[in-house]
Amino acid sequence: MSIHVSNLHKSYNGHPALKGITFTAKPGRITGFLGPNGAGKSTTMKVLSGSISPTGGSASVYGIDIRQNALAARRHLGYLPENNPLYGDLYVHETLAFIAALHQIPQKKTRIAEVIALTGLGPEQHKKIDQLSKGYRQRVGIAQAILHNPDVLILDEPTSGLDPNQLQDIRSLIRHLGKEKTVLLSTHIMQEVEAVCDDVVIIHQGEIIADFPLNELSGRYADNNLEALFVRLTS
Ligand SMILES: Nc1ncnc2c1ncn2[C@@H]1O[C@H](COP(=O)(O)OP(=O)(O)OP(=O)(O)O)[C@@H](O)[C@H]1O
Repeated sequence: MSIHVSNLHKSYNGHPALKGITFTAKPGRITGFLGPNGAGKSTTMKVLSGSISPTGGSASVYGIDIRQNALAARRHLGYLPENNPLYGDLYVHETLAFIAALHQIPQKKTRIAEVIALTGLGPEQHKKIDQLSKGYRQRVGIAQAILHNPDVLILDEPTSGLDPNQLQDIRSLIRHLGKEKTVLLSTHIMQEVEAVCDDVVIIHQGEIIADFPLNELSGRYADNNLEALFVRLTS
């Protein structure tokens, strides 16, 4: 089931950050959510995750309205926030056990072991979060987001600051997850979008300015590639 956003508005102290955006992210597809700095990507993702309230409009996750039934919507949602906030003093295992308890995951040891294997955290699983490299912290962030096996995943810049090897690993993990789940992914890296995304939504100054399947780019636009289109539409 999808993410559906309809005429969504969000203002901060009277300043509009989202000006009535509408888009859908579909199951079994990875939707790249692109836009320049300050365009409204994180704001949209925070609203969808229930971290902040919208000023107007509606949104649903897995068919559940996030304003009417926030808790039920959250059960189907995994969220990796920008900057991936984690408790530095906790061990990787403790972090995941804590999240498993929050979600009341049955057979939590088995599920944690599964997710550690899936995210390649095995070699680092006995370290504290503060002792991890950025790439491994990102893996923990993704692990905590997928622990309850949600149908919908929202990943806010999941690969920012990773080295090329880590990039490859995390991208292939995201591709793997995207085969079954609805994934909304924000990034500034156009190569990443071309490598992992099926659909593209571009937001600029709080408005959606493009929304298309990536394989239709050349049919719809005269630009040679995604980067050229992005620059033309947002500068
Ligand atoms: N807590 C806040 N209080 C006031 N204004 C905010 C707050 N958070 C975001 N904004 C403003 O809302 C607008 C959208 O910001 P947002 O963080 O959603 O953009 P973004 O597309 O995620 O940017 P980036 O690519 O830089 O992460 C910006 O003008 C930003 O300054």
